[in-house]
Amino acid sequence: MKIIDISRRLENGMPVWPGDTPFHYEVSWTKAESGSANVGSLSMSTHTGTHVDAPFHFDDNGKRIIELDLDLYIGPVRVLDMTGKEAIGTKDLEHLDLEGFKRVLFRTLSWQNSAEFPEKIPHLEAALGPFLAEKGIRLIGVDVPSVDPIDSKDLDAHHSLNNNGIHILESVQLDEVEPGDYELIALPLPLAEGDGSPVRAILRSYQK
Ligand SMILES: N[C@@H](CC(=O)c1ccccc1NC=O)C(=O)O
Ligand SMILES: [Zn+2]
Ligand SMILES: [Zn+2]
Repeated sequence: MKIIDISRRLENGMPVWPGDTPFHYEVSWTKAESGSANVGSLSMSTHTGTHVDAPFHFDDNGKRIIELDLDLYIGPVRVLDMTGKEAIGTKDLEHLDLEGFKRVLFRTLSWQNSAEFPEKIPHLEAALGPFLAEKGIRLIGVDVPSVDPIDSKDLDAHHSLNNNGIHILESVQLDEVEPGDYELIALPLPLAEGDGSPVRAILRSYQK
């Protein structure tokens, strides 16, 4: 089976959410110093690169990363073409067949320059929460840093999805991915208190 890596590369200098902690990796204890091994250390926001949100990100009483059901982050996924849209709403989905799928990824291809943080992104309309839940969807993924507009403070789409039992995967990289059906694997780290977690997200294709 073919593996497509849909994770964004984590490296120093990479773009992060405006005002958020920069990504930093360094060898903090060199082989020369320790006498045996290079040992690195890492500092980053939990929302940098390809990551999942825990409900605690936008709800003080919401679940933490460790409490998320791993089952949702592994399994069949349908990648949907959403190119050219400023916002994604029920009108963009009502003609689509999602039968049998618990997971969907929206491929907007709107984040063109991955060296810079996007100023404007297509967002999800809050009506998608109940609509997608009705169709049996439990996980949605987007190829942009948020399901809400960058300048949103009320995070309507995050709340609507969460209130309808739908989990959120953000900043996947879908440039090389054809719309269609795959197996998704995107497991969060076992962060006991996390509000979000980086993931290594891959698609496995059923075709050769
Ligand atoms: N919703 C975005 C992140 C987000 O909202 C955010 C990330 C870092 C610092 C501030 C943020 N929101 C501020 O209004 C996300 O889930 O990744
Ligand atoms: Zn996030
Ligand atoms: Zn989010």
